Amino acid sequence: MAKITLSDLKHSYNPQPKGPADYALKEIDLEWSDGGAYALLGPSGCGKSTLLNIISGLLTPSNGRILFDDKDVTHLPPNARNIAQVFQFPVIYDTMTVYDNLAFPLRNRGVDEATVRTRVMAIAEMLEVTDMLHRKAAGLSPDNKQKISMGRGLVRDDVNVVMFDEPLTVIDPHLKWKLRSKLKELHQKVRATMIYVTHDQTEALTFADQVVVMQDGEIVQIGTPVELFERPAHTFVGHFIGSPGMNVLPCEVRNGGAFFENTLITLEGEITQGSGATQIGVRPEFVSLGDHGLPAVVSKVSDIGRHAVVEAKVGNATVKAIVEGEAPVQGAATHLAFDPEKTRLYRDGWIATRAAT
Ligand SMILES: Nc1ncnc2c1ncn2[C@@H]1O[C@H](COP(=O)(O)OP(=O)(O)OP(=O)(O)O)[C@@H](O)[C@H]1O
Repeated sequence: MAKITLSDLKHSYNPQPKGPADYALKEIDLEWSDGGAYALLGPSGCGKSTLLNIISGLLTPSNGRILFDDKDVTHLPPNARNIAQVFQFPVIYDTMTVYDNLAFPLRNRGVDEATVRTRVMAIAEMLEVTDMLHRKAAGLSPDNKQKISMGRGLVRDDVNVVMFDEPLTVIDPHLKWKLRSKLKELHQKVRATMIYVTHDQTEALTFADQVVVMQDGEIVQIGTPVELFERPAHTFVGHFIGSPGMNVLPCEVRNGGAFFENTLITLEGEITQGSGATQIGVRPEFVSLGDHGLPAVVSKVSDIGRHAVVEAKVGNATVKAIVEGEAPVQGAATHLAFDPEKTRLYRDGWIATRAAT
Protein backbone atom coordinates (compact mmCIF):
# COMPACT_ATOMS: atom_id res chain seq x y z
CA MET A 1 0.00 0.00 0.00
CA ALA A 2 1.10 3.54 -0.50
CA LYS A 3 0.87 7.11 0.66
CA ILE A 4 -0.79 9.20 -2.05
CA THR A 5 0.11 12.82 -2.70
CA LEU A 6 -1.77 15.11 -5.05
CA SER A 7 0.24 18.24 -5.65
CA ASP A 8 -1.11 21.40 -7.30
CA LEU A 9 -3.53 19.39 -9.45
CA LYS A 10 -5.72 21.22 -11.91
CA HIS A 11 -7.78 19.86 -14.73
CA SER A 12 -9.73 21.44 -17.56
CA TYR A 13 -11.58 19.49 -20.26
CA ASN A 14 -11.29 22.65 -22.32
CA PRO A 15 -7.95 22.63 -24.23
CA GLN A 16 -7.75 26.42 -23.91
CA PRO A 17 -9.16 27.31 -20.49
CA LYS A 18 -9.78 31.03 -20.04
CA GLY A 19 -10.49 31.20 -16.33
CA PRO A 20 -11.35 29.23 -13.18
CA ALA A 21 -14.85 28.46 -14.53
CA ASP A 22 -13.24 26.32 -17.27
CA TYR A 23 -11.60 24.02 -14.72
CA ALA A 24 -13.32 20.84 -13.48
CA LEU A 25 -10.59 20.71 -10.80
CA LYS A 26 -9.31 24.09 -9.67
CA GLU A 27 -6.40 23.40 -7.35
CA ILE A 28 -6.06 20.23 -5.37
CA ASP A 29 -3.33 19.67 -2.78
CA LEU A 30 -3.80 16.65 -0.65
CA GLU A 31 -1.95 13.87 1.12
CA TRP A 32 -3.48 10.51 1.95
CA SER A 33 -1.50 8.35 4.39
CA ASP A 34 -0.63 4.73 3.81
CA GLY A 35 -3.39 2.48 5.12
CA GLY A 36 -5.99 5.22 5.72
CA ALA A 37 -9.72 5.10 4.96
CA TYR A 38 -10.75 8.21 3.03
CA ALA A 39 -13.91 9.46 1.40
CA LEU A 40 -14.31 11.94 -1.40
CA LEU A 41 -17.71 13.53 -0.85
CA GLY A 42 -19.57 16.08 -2.92
CA PRO A 43 -22.61 16.68 -5.12
CA SER A 44 -22.89 15.60 -8.73
CA GLY A 45 -20.55 17.58 -10.97
CA CYS A 46 -18.12 18.69 -8.23
CA GLY A 47 -15.21 16.81 -9.83
CA LYS A 48 -15.07 13.48 -7.96
CA SER A 49 -14.89 11.28 -11.08
CA THR A 50 -12.34 13.59 -12.68
CA LEU A 51 -10.12 13.26 -9.60
CA LEU A 52 -10.62 9.48 -9.44
CA ASN A 53 -9.73 9.13 -13.13
CA ILE A 54 -6.58 11.18 -12.59
CA ILE A 55 -5.52 8.94 -9.70
CA SER A 56 -6.26 5.76 -11.66
CA GLY A 57 -4.46 7.07 -14.75
CA LEU A 58 -7.40 7.26 -17.16
CA LEU A 59 -6.89 11.01 -17.34
CA THR A 60 -3.70 13.10 -17.33
CA PRO A 61 -4.18 16.33 -15.37
CA SER A 62 -3.67 19.69 -17.10
CA ASN A 63 -1.34 20.63 -14.24
CA GLY A 64 0.28 19.11 -11.17
CA ARG A 65 1.60 15.75 -10.01
CA ILE A 66 0.42 12.51 -8.41
CA LEU A 67 2.86 10.60 -6.22
CA PHE A 68 2.51 7.07 -4.84
CA ASP A 69 4.91 7.13 -1.91
CA ASP A 70 7.67 9.20 -3.47
CA LYS A 71 7.23 7.94 -7.01
CA ASP A 72 5.76 10.31 -9.58
CA VAL A 73 3.03 8.37 -11.43
CA THR A 74 1.42 11.35 -13.21
CA HIS A 75 2.22 10.01 -16.65
CA LEU A 76 2.00 6.28 -15.96
CA PRO A 77 -0.85 4.35 -17.66
CA PRO A 78 -3.52 2.71 -15.43
CA ASN A 79 -2.02 -0.80 -15.66
CA ALA A 80 1.33 0.45 -14.37
CA ARG A 81 -0.21 2.04 -11.25
CA ASN A 82 -1.21 -1.11 -9.42
CA ILE A 83 -4.63 0.05 -8.26
CA ALA A 84 -7.78 -1.96 -7.51
CA GLN A 85 -11.14 -0.41 -8.34
CA VAL A 86 -14.71 -1.25 -7.34
CA PHE A 87 -17.31 0.42 -9.54
CA GLN A 88 -21.01 1.33 -9.20
CA PHE A 89 -22.03 -1.85 -10.97
CA PRO A 90 -20.59 -5.26 -10.12
CA VAL A 91 -17.73 -6.31 -12.38
CA ILE A 92 -17.71 -10.08 -12.23
CA TYR A 93 -17.73 -13.00 -14.64
CA ASP A 94 -21.21 -14.57 -14.54
CA THR A 95 -20.07 -17.91 -15.96
CA MET A 96 -17.34 -18.38 -13.35
CA THR A 97 -17.83 -19.57 -9.79
CA VAL A 98 -17.51 -17.12 -6.93
CA TYR A 99 -14.17 -18.77 -6.03
CA ASP A 100 -12.79 -18.27 -9.54
CA ASN A 101 -14.02 -14.69 -9.62
CA LEU A 102 -12.18 -13.92 -6.39
CA ALA A 103 -9.10 -15.81 -7.58
CA PHE A 104 -9.01 -14.01 -10.95
CA PRO A 105 -6.99 -10.89 -10.01
CA LEU A 106 -4.37 -13.14 -8.33
CA ARG A 107 -4.15 -15.76 -11.08
CA ASN A 108 -3.92 -12.94 -13.59
CA ARG A 109 -0.70 -11.86 -11.92
CA GLY A 110 0.72 -15.36 -11.80
CA VAL A 111 0.26 -15.94 -8.06
CA ASP A 112 0.73 -19.63 -7.12
CA GLU A 113 -2.41 -21.67 -6.40
CA ALA A 114 -1.62 -22.27 -2.73
CA THR A 115 -1.41 -18.51 -2.09
CA VAL A 116 -4.52 -17.95 -4.24
CA ARG A 117 -6.41 -20.40 -2.03
CA THR A 118 -5.24 -18.78 1.22
CA ARG A 119 -6.18 -15.25 0.05
CA VAL A 120 -9.52 -16.26 -1.48
CA MET A 121 -10.56 -18.18 1.65
CA ALA A 122 -9.55 -15.25 3.89
CA ILE A 123 -11.46 -12.67 1.83
CA ALA A 124 -14.49 -14.97 1.49
CA GLU A 125 -14.59 -15.36 5.24
CA MET A 126 -14.38 -11.61 5.81
CA LEU A 127 -17.20 -11.04 3.32
CA GLU A 128 -19.22 -13.99 4.71
CA VAL A 129 -19.52 -15.64 1.28
CA THR A 130 -17.68 -18.90 2.03
CA ASP A 131 -20.89 -20.90 1.49
CA MET A 132 -21.25 -19.45 -2.03
CA LEU A 133 -17.73 -20.13 -3.26
CA HIS A 134 -18.75 -22.96 -5.58
CA ARG A 135 -21.85 -21.29 -6.98
CA LYS A 136 -21.88 -19.68 -10.43
CA ALA A 137 -21.87 -15.89 -10.06
CA ALA A 138 -24.80 -15.57 -12.50
CA GLY A 139 -27.31 -16.73 -9.89
CA LEU A 140 -26.31 -14.29 -7.15
CA SER A 141 -28.43 -11.38 -5.92
CA PRO A 142 -27.17 -7.86 -6.86
CA ASP A 143 -25.82 -7.23 -3.34
CA ASN A 144 -23.94 -10.52 -3.29
CA LYS A 145 -22.55 -9.75 -6.75
CA GLN A 146 -21.34 -6.39 -5.46
CA LYS A 147 -19.80 -8.11 -2.41
CA ILE A 148 -17.83 -10.34 -4.78
CA SER A 149 -16.81 -7.28 -6.77
CA MET A 150 -15.51 -5.73 -3.54
CA GLY A 151 -13.73 -9.00 -2.75
CA ARG A 152 -11.99 -8.86 -6.13
CA GLY A 153 -10.82 -5.36 -5.24
CA LEU A 154 -9.50 -6.47 -1.87
CA VAL A 155 -8.00 -9.87 -2.63
CA ARG A 156 -4.57 -8.64 -3.73
CA ASP A 157 -2.30 -7.43 -0.99
CA ASP A 158 0.17 -5.70 -3.33
CA VAL A 159 -1.99 -2.84 -4.63
CA ASN A 160 -1.16 0.80 -3.90
CA VAL A 161 -4.76 1.78 -3.26
CA VAL A 162 -8.29 0.39 -3.48
CA MET A 163 -10.77 2.89 -4.92
CA PHE A 164 -14.53 2.55 -4.53
CA ASP A 165 -16.70 4.60 -6.90
CA GLU A 166 -20.25 4.88 -5.48
CA PRO A 167 -20.17 1.12 -4.76
CA LEU A 168 -23.59 0.93 -3.11
CA THR A 169 -25.60 2.46 -5.97
CA VAL A 170 -27.24 -0.83 -6.98
CA ILE A 171 -27.81 -2.10 -3.46
CA ASP A 172 -31.29 -2.15 -1.93
CA PRO A 173 -31.64 0.55 0.74
CA HIS A 174 -32.25 -1.98 3.52
CA LEU A 175 -29.03 -3.84 2.66
CA LYS A 176 -26.91 -0.72 2.24
CA TRP A 177 -26.17 -0.30 5.93
CA LYS A 178 -24.99 -3.92 6.08
CA LEU A 179 -22.48 -3.53 3.25
CA ARG A 180 -21.44 -0.14 4.59
CA SER A 181 -20.47 -1.54 7.94
CA LYS A 182 -18.90 -4.60 6.29
CA LEU A 183 -16.62 -2.35 4.28
CA LYS A 184 -15.54 -0.45 7.37
CA GLU A 185 -14.80 -3.77 9.09
CA LEU A 186 -12.83 -4.93 6.04
CA HIS A 187 -10.71 -1.82 6.14
CA GLN A 188 -9.89 -2.44 9.77
CA LYS A 189 -8.80 -5.99 8.88
CA VAL A 190 -6.81 -5.42 5.69
CA ARG A 191 -5.50 -1.88 6.45
CA ALA A 192 -5.20 -1.00 2.77
CA THR A 193 -5.24 2.63 1.62
CA MET A 194 -8.85 3.04 0.52
CA ILE A 195 -10.62 5.92 -1.22
CA TYR A 196 -14.38 5.86 -1.27
CA VAL A 197 -16.14 8.23 -3.67
CA THR A 198 -19.74 9.17 -3.00
CA HIS A 199 -22.33 11.94 -2.94
CA ASP A 200 -23.96 10.30 0.10
CA GLN A 201 -22.93 11.80 3.44
CA THR A 202 -23.95 8.70 5.44
CA GLU A 203 -21.75 6.46 3.32
CA ALA A 204 -18.80 8.85 3.58
CA LEU A 205 -19.15 9.45 7.30
CA THR A 206 -19.55 5.77 8.22
CA PHE A 207 -16.67 4.57 6.09
CA ALA A 208 -13.96 7.16 6.34
CA ASP A 209 -11.56 8.26 9.05
CA GLN A 210 -11.06 11.41 6.99
CA VAL A 211 -13.52 12.94 4.55
CA VAL A 212 -12.57 15.30 1.74
CA VAL A 213 -15.55 17.51 0.87
CA MET A 214 -15.56 18.93 -2.64
CA GLN A 215 -17.62 21.63 -4.28
CA ASP A 216 -17.29 23.03 -7.75
CA GLY A 217 -13.82 21.58 -8.41
CA GLU A 218 -12.38 22.63 -5.05
CA ILE A 219 -11.76 21.04 -1.69
CA VAL A 220 -13.77 22.94 0.90
CA GLN A 221 -12.78 20.92 3.95
CA ILE A 222 -10.80 17.86 4.96
CA GLY A 223 -11.64 16.44 8.34
CA THR A 224 -12.90 13.63 10.50
CA PRO A 225 -16.66 13.09 10.47
CA VAL A 226 -16.85 14.79 13.89
CA GLU A 227 -14.85 17.82 12.70
CA LEU A 228 -17.09 18.25 9.66
CA PHE A 229 -20.17 18.08 11.81
CA GLU A 230 -18.93 20.17 14.72
CA ARG A 231 -17.08 22.94 12.93
CA PRO A 232 -17.82 23.24 9.21
CA ALA A 233 -15.12 25.34 7.53
CA HIS A 234 -17.62 26.52 4.92
CA THR A 235 -21.38 27.01 4.88
CA PHE A 236 -21.52 24.45 2.04
CA VAL A 237 -20.19 21.76 4.41
CA GLY A 238 -22.71 22.89 7.03
CA HIS A 239 -25.53 22.48 4.52
CA PHE A 240 -24.33 19.32 2.83
CA ILE A 241 -23.57 17.38 6.01
CA GLY A 242 -26.25 16.96 8.64
CA SER A 243 -29.96 16.39 8.44
CA PRO A 244 -31.29 19.00 8.36
CA GLY A 245 -28.20 21.03 7.52
CA MET A 246 -26.78 23.97 9.45
CA ASN A 247 -28.82 27.18 9.81
CA VAL A 248 -27.12 29.91 7.79
CA LEU A 249 -28.51 33.27 8.86
CA PRO A 250 -27.67 36.66 7.38
CA CYS A 251 -26.15 38.99 9.95
CA GLU A 252 -24.46 42.34 10.33
CA VAL A 253 -21.07 42.84 11.97
CA ARG A 254 -20.72 46.03 14.03
CA ASN A 255 -18.08 46.96 16.60
CA GLY A 256 -16.66 43.43 16.60
CA GLY A 257 -20.07 41.83 17.29
CA ALA A 258 -22.50 39.91 15.04
CA PHE A 259 -26.15 41.02 15.01
CA PHE A 260 -28.93 38.78 13.76
CA GLU A 261 -32.32 40.48 13.56
CA ASN A 262 -30.80 43.34 15.60
CA THR A 263 -29.79 41.05 18.46
CA LEU A 264 -26.16 40.57 19.41
CA ILE A 265 -25.28 36.87 19.07
CA THR A 266 -22.52 35.37 21.20
CA LEU A 267 -20.11 33.45 18.98
CA GLU A 268 -17.52 30.73 19.65
CA GLY A 269 -14.68 33.26 19.57
CA GLU A 270 -13.31 36.46 18.13
CA ILE A 271 -14.31 37.51 14.59
CA THR A 272 -11.40 37.56 12.12
CA GLN A 273 -10.61 40.63 10.01
CA GLY A 274 -12.05 40.86 6.53
CA SER A 275 -14.85 42.11 4.35
CA GLY A 276 -17.70 40.38 2.58
CA ALA A 277 -21.21 39.13 3.23
CA THR A 278 -21.54 37.70 6.73
CA GLN A 279 -23.72 34.93 8.06
CA ILE A 280 -24.16 33.13 11.34
CA GLY A 281 -23.94 29.34 11.17
CA VAL A 282 -25.46 27.16 13.88
CA ARG A 283 -26.66 23.58 13.56
CA PRO A 284 -30.27 22.76 14.50
CA GLU A 285 -28.83 20.43 17.17
CA PHE A 286 -27.39 23.50 18.95
CA VAL A 287 -30.52 25.67 18.91
CA SER A 288 -32.81 25.35 21.91
CA LEU A 289 -36.33 26.60 22.54
CA GLY A 290 -37.29 28.15 25.86
CA ASP A 291 -38.17 31.27 27.82
CA HIS A 292 -35.18 33.38 26.93
CA GLY A 293 -33.31 34.37 23.76
CA LEU A 294 -34.61 35.55 20.39
CA PRO A 295 -38.39 35.93 20.26
CA ALA A 296 -39.74 33.55 17.58
CA VAL A 297 -42.95 31.97 16.31
CA VAL A 298 -43.12 28.26 15.46
CA SER A 299 -43.96 27.93 11.75
CA LYS A 300 -43.64 24.17 11.20
CA VAL A 301 -43.10 21.01 13.23
CA SER A 302 -41.92 17.76 11.59
CA ASP A 303 -41.91 14.75 13.85
CA ILE A 304 -39.26 12.40 12.54
CA GLY A 305 -39.36 9.69 15.19
CA ARG A 306 -36.56 10.13 17.69
CA HIS A 307 -36.95 13.91 17.66
CA ALA A 308 -38.83 16.76 16.00
CA VAL A 309 -37.49 19.38 13.62
CA VAL A 310 -39.05 22.68 14.61
CA GLU A 311 -38.94 25.63 12.24
CA ALA A 312 -39.37 29.03 13.85
CA LYS A 313 -39.61 32.50 12.32
CA VAL A 314 -37.43 35.27 13.70
CA GLY A 315 -38.37 38.37 11.72
CA ASN A 316 -38.04 37.26 8.10
CA ALA A 317 -35.61 34.44 8.81
CA THR A 318 -36.45 30.80 9.50
CA VAL A 319 -34.37 28.92 12.06
CA LYS A 320 -34.46 25.15 12.48
CA ALA A 321 -34.08 23.46 15.84
CA ILE A 322 -33.98 19.81 16.81
CA VAL A 323 -36.20 19.20 19.79
CA GLU A 324 -36.04 16.02 21.84
CA GLY A 325 -39.16 15.23 23.84
CA GLU A 326 -42.32 17.29 23.55
CA ALA A 327 -42.34 19.75 20.65
CA PRO A 328 -44.32 23.01 20.59
CA VAL A 329 -47.28 23.43 18.26
CA GLN A 330 -47.36 25.46 15.08
CA GLY A 331 -48.13 29.12 15.83
CA ALA A 332 -46.73 28.99 19.39
CA ALA A 333 -44.60 31.89 20.60
CA THR A 334 -41.17 30.85 21.87
CA HIS A 335 -37.59 32.02 22.29
CA LEU A 336 -34.50 30.62 20.62
CA ALA A 337 -31.06 30.28 22.20
CA PHE A 338 -27.92 29.32 20.25
CA ASP A 339 -25.17 27.38 22.04
CA PRO A 340 -22.35 30.01 21.91
CA GLU A 341 -19.58 27.41 21.61
CA LYS A 342 -21.24 26.00 18.48
CA THR A 343 -22.19 29.30 16.86
CA ARG A 344 -19.83 30.67 14.23
CA LEU A 345 -19.54 33.57 11.86
CA TYR A 346 -19.00 32.93 8.13
CA ARG A 347 -17.78 35.51 5.66
CA ASP A 348 -18.42 34.86 1.97
CA GLY A 349 -19.08 31.27 2.99
CA TRP A 350 -15.83 30.68 4.87
CA ILE A 351 -15.55 30.43 8.64
CA ALA A 352 -14.54 33.77 10.17
CA THR A 353 -14.43 33.14 13.91
CA ARG A 354 -11.47 31.85 15.88
CA ALA A 355 -12.07 28.60 17.67
CA ALA A 356 -12.48 28.89 21.43
CA THR A 357 -9.30 27.75 23.14
N1 LIG B 1 -15.42 14.28 -20.56
C1 LIG B 1 -15.79 15.49 -20.16
N2 LIG B 1 -15.76 16.55 -21.01
C2 LIG B 1 -16.11 17.79 -20.62
N3 LIG B 1 -16.51 18.09 -19.38
C3 LIG B 1 -16.58 17.08 -18.48
C4 LIG B 1 -16.22 15.74 -18.82
N4 LIG B 1 -16.38 14.96 -17.72
C5 LIG B 1 -16.83 15.77 -16.74
N5 LIG B 1 -16.93 17.04 -17.18
C6 LIG B 1 -17.33 18.23 -16.39
O1 LIG B 1 -16.42 18.35 -15.30
C7 LIG B 1 -17.10 18.71 -14.11
C8 LIG B 1 -16.83 17.66 -13.03
O2 LIG B 1 -17.46 16.43 -13.43
P1 LIG B 1 -17.23 15.04 -12.68
O3 LIG B 1 -17.88 13.97 -13.50
O4 LIG B 1 -15.79 14.89 -12.34
O5 LIG B 1 -18.06 15.29 -11.33
P2 LIG B 1 -18.64 14.22 -10.30
O6 LIG B 1 -18.56 14.89 -8.97
O7 LIG B 1 -17.94 12.93 -10.44
O8 LIG B 1 -20.15 14.09 -10.74
P3 LIG B 1 -21.01 12.74 -10.90
O9 LIG B 1 -21.20 12.21 -9.51
O10 LIG B 1 -22.29 13.26 -11.53
O11 LIG B 1 -20.22 11.85 -11.80
C9 LIG B 1 -18.57 18.86 -14.47
O12 LIG B 1 -18.82 20.20 -14.72
C10 LIG B 1 -18.70 18.05 -15.74
O13 LIG B 1 -19.72 18.55 -16.56
